[in-house]
Amino acid sequence: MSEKIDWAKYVSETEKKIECVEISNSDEAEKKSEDSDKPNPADASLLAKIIRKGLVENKNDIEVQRKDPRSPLYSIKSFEALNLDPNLLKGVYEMGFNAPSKIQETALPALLADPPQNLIAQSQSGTGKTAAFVLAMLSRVDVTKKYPQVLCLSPTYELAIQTGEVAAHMAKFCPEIEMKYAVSGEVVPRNTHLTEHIIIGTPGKVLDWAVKFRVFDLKKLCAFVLDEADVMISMQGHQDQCIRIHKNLNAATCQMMFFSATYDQQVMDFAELIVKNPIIIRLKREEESLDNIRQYYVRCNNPDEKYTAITNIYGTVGIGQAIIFCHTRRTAAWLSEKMSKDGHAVAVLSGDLTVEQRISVLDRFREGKEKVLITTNVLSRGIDVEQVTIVVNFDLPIDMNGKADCETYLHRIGRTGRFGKSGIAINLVDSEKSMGVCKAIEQHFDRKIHLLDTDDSDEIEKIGNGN
Ligand SMILES: Nc1ncnc2c1ncn2[C@@H]1O[C@H](COP(=O)(O)OP(=O)(O)OP(=O)(O)O)[C@@H](O)[C@H]1O
Repeated sequence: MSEKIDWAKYVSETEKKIECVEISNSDEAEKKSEDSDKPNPADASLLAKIIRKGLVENKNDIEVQRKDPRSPLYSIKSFEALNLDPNLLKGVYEMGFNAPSKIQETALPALLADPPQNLIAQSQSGTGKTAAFVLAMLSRVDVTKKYPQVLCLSPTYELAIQTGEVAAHMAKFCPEIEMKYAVSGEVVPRNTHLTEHIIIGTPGKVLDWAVKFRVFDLKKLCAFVLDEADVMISMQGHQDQCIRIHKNLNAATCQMMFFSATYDQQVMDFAELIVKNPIIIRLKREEESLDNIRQYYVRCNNPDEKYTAITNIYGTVGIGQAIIFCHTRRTAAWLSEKMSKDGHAVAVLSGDLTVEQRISVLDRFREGKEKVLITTNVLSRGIDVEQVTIVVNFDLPIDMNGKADCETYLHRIGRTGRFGKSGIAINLVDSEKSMGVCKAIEQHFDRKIHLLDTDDSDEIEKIGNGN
């Protein structure tokens, strides 16, 4: 659990700071990334958005953690109930949104209330947060005023563009609403003033435009959105910039909205610093479970024996498709080369690839062009590949201290046993240390991990047939 940060102290120190310190890509940082191929939260979020084919259904209830006792908080079951501008409602329907998602049912009435309500919303990826705040942003614009009234901050260029595309799509029948990206590559001539109504951008660029070049006035904003807050916090320097921007807003006239896909306390603490007197709502995370998953471990003495175990399994189990997780990019590359040489159709997805390359690898794997996807932790969250029936942990997931990383283990295999399908998880252990990690995972989830002898083809046959 990350240590608690004293955000108030952090803010006062930040406000004394002259410039943000950008993290340098030191050799040490480079070496660390090579060792564990840690997923970059911004890439993971962008990848999930781009390949997602629609809402992630979540049956859990909305939890209202805090609300202003004076203001009624109610939920809606249809977009008509929001009294939206008819052209905006038309845009919502044009996007195929027939009814509000779980988080939208409660967030939208609060976001569109009059007087405006400040809101902090936490809801897992894909549950409709972006669509909710974009609708609120578009609803807050007064097109008769020719200056920026709404600002949305995103952690990266790509995520800002993603949000802008949702806004442009939703405002299809509201051509009078004008938007501008404040991202790298966008230039505003000096001594001009922006006339667009909505600015979507990254913190550094927004600060330059508003504070350094004064091309728009933060004090005149009536709505401020901080999106992907969990990603924002993970990027050095972004908190400082967000705090500087927030300091220039007029809290009395500017509605604050804060969205996060994760539930860390650190994110919540940062939120409460930025958003005063908020309504706090959250959609409890859909619990992934190990039900329907049979777990095994295979004792090996070295990577070559692990490889033999995989080929024994692969040759025998009539599996749909398999994902094999390695701890480092190097191991993933080594394994894929060996399997390809032996004639297996394998794909590799690791931190070496750009987001576009990862998407094309995933698309090919979804289409069944490759039967085995070899990857690292870069793929451990948020990616659903339903036809996967077996996950192999070539290396068991461990954290920075070499201890069992149970959450990553769950994310890795928790997806195979979904939608009633049965899944198989096979863990290759090649040392007392990795055996200890396997035992720690077994104890953590209180689910037996059975010994498997991959030389015994009858036993493997049984696994393949779901016995
Ligand atoms: N009410 C709705 N009805 C149908 N589809 C919806 C609805 N709201 C959003 N979607 C679709 O569901 C997908 C996820 O929505 P959205 O991007 O708003 O979720 P999110 O919670 O912001 O995800 P992330 O946290 O990854 O940004 C998108 O494809 C979006 O078009």
